[in-house]
Amino acid sequence: MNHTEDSNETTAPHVVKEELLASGRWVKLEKTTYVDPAGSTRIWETVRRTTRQTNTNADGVGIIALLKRTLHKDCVVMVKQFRPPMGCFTLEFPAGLIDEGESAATAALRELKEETGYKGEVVGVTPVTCLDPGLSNCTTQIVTVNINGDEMENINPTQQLEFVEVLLLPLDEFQTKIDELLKKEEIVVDAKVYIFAMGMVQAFFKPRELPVLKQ
Ligand SMILES: Nc1nc(=O)[nH]c2c1ncn2[C@H]1C[C@H](O)[C@@H](COP(=O)(O)OP(=O)(O)O)O1
Repeated sequence: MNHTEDSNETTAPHVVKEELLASGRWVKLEKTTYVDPAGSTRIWETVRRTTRQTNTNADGVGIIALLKRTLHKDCVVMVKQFRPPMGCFTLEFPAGLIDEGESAATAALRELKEETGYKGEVVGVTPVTCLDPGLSNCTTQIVTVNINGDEMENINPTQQLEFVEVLLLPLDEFQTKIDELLKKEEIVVDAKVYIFAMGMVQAFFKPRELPVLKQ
């Protein structure tokens, strides 16, 4: 439906065309021509990964891995690594790109093993979620994984990535431990991680309080 000045008609916003501005091995920059909800034709600068597989709408997976061990608090398995685009270390959930033919669950177990050495069991997979939709069409599926830390192969896990540091943060103190780390080190925390931490505080300590209604 087209927009006209003297009618109340609206236009379903849509993309008209994509033109390549620059391309590298991992990402490309496109000029997106689109029609906005008012019917005006506009331009957006869009970043896309070049690596998305044909069998999925997700570029990658993020893994919320819970390490369960006898006589220990349940811990969230986290990774700290230097991220070139940020120019600093970041605190993230283990994550990675989905390879050809992989499901989100398979990719998650492979990436978890590579980055942390742990062997886990998938307990949930989210729908495809966007990461930074004002910049990029990058998407991820969050996969929740339980790790039996009492199993032989999970007692001294051996990771395959030299430059990734594995951190175990207790679930019931997740936000506090992150805040302590941020005070101590020059490190940036991934938004997904911090929002999960805020949700855990809500769930553990104020399950009946609705944060949106607080004055
Ligand atoms: N945007 C990127 N630029 C690069 O120069 N290299 C990149 C980009 N994105 C991914 N990669 C490379 C780095 C790794 O060698 C592989 C696989 O990364 P993966 O482990 O799947 O994902 P992350 O842990 O999130 O980097 O891709």
